[in-house]
Amino acid sequence: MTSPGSPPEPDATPFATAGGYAAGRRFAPADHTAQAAVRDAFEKLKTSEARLRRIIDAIPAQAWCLRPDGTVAYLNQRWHEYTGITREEAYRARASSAAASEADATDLLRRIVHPDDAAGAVAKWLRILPEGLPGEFEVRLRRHDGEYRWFIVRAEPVRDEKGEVVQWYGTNTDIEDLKRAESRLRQEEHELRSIVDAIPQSITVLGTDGSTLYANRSLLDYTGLTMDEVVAPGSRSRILHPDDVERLKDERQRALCGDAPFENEQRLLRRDGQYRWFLVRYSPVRDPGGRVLRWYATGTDIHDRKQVEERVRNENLALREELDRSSMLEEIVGSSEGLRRVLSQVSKVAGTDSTVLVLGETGTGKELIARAIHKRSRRAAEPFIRVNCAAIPSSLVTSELFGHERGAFTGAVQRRLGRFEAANGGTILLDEIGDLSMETQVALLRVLQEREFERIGSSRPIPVDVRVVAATNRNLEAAVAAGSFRQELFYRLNVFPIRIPPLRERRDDIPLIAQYLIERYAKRARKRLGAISKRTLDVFTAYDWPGNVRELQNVIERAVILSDAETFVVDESWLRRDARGGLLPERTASLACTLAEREREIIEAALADSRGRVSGPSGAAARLGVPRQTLESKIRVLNINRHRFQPG
Ligand SMILES: Nc1ncnc2c1ncn2[C@@H]1O[C@H](COP(=O)(O)OP(=O)(O)OP(=O)(O)O)[C@@H](O)[C@H]1O
Repeated sequence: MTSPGSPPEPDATPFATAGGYAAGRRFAPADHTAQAAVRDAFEKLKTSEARLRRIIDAIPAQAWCLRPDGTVAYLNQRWHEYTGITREEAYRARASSAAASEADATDLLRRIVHPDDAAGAVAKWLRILPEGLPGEFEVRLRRHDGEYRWFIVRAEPVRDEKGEVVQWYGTNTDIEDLKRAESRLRQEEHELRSIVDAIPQSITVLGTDGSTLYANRSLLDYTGLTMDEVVAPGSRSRILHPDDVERLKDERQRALCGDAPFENEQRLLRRDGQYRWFLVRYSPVRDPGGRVLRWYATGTDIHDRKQVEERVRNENLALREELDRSSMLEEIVGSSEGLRRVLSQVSKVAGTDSTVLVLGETGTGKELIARAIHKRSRRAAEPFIRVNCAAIPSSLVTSELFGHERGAFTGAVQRRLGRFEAANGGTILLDEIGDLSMETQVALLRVLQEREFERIGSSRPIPVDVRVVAATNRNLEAAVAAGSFRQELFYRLNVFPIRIPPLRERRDDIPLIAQYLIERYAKRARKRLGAISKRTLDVFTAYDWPGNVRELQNVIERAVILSDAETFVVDESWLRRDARGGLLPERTASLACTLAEREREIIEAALADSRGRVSGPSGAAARLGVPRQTLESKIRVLNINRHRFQPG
């Protein structure tokens, strides 16, 4: 304890060496010899203490020593030099403390600590002191000239053999330069981040294991995720399209194990639930030794470009389909009474906007008649769109007819126009209408009644101005009676029925059509074929042609290929008579079989090349140059298992 009035002194032996501690205790030596020995030891100790103090004063950090109760025992020279507080002042301050007769470190802290740090530093110190454990904290301390600098204050207790704290040692280390460097770095990092955040592309930083370490504002805004959510494990599968997760998994992992830049296309989930296509480029960041430390991935939105590509692809397919058909369908040949009646009906109905139902056996020319109606109507310059209702899988008929919105169902990554919308202003031919599912019949009925429809995934009605021509080889009345065709729809379609008689009911047309077809195929095969022999004509006219004009067309095509003379010849055994006098289509059937076999071979080869894929730019349909629906229907008819061509 120090008496008020007399300025206190630092402890004579402030350092808790074993000797110092011993010297601080009260001795009652029994005799003078013992007292002299103690005095001697004490003198030595003082000398050693003085040396130690000189060393402590010389070390390039502020050092201090406190008693267990936190009162100041010693402050080194550096401390005094820095604070500008003299030894006398420091100890006078201690003595004049209002709260206690001896000032403690808390008072001194309050005197020299920056006002903004004072409360925190004092609180921290008052926590360290009673715990008796080493501790540290950062504060700004005032220099003698009034400038504040950052210090790290470290305190370490010294204990006696009983474990009691007998002294505190501490140092104040100047970390101002470090702090400045740190703040400069932080500032630079902040600026860099602001730049990266301002880039409109999404940017992520990945570890070499592919985990996300950082994402820029653009990506956070797009996904609606927080930084914590983005860097959490599994965040990738939250935003990546399910179909792309598997597709990209192995490829990405393999590339990340290497060290070359790479890129891929992927769909990422936007905060509003829509997926958009991104081109993501990955670039490695290396250490000076060339080792990959991180990957930078920049994503560019390519969704609109992808959509245009897809549209162009669809349009190409539709155009090719259209081209195939129009080159196939040139003229309506024939002069029979039956055909003349049909053509007269066509010219009467064409100019109206009435719905037409074309009936007739397969291959009689129903599509040809539907096109003739369109060509002679006021809609001739507008599109003619044919939908083969039998070739579209029933699950897709509605989407095919009315289109769908983006995200209407899994895989619907973009909006698709339906056939009705594509035909707007023109004519739509609903071929094989008798094969429509009941569900689609209901939807179709609505369009016919209300002249408007909705895309799948939207409730917005779209008005449509389309002339409907339907065609079927089925007996729709019988289908209505059997309950497989809706009566109301039948009435809606049957406004103006045109029935095309089968070829056997208009045999007069056979020589004309045969001649026309021979010329056409001969020209295509670059052959000069003369007139048909009388015998062949007789056989043709006598035959019943169950496949009608299409069958006649197939027979002629084959015969033209096989003919090498100037005269067109047909192997009569292809067309044989049945018991009732008609010709048996046995060889024709075998021709059909051969053609089917050949078709199967070609389709299977294309499927093998495309690894079982039918659609898409590298799919079998594109390879064969036919619409996807046509190929799918062929695959079904020929009963080809396309899954056996898929890898694995
Ligand atoms: N009168 C005709 N003159 C010339 N070619 C014809 C005639 N009738 C039909 N064809 C040809 O026969 C083939 C079959 O015709 P189309 O496809 O129009 O028949 P379809 O009745 O619609 O057949 P399906 O019921 O199988 O769909 C076509 O190549 C067509 O050009």
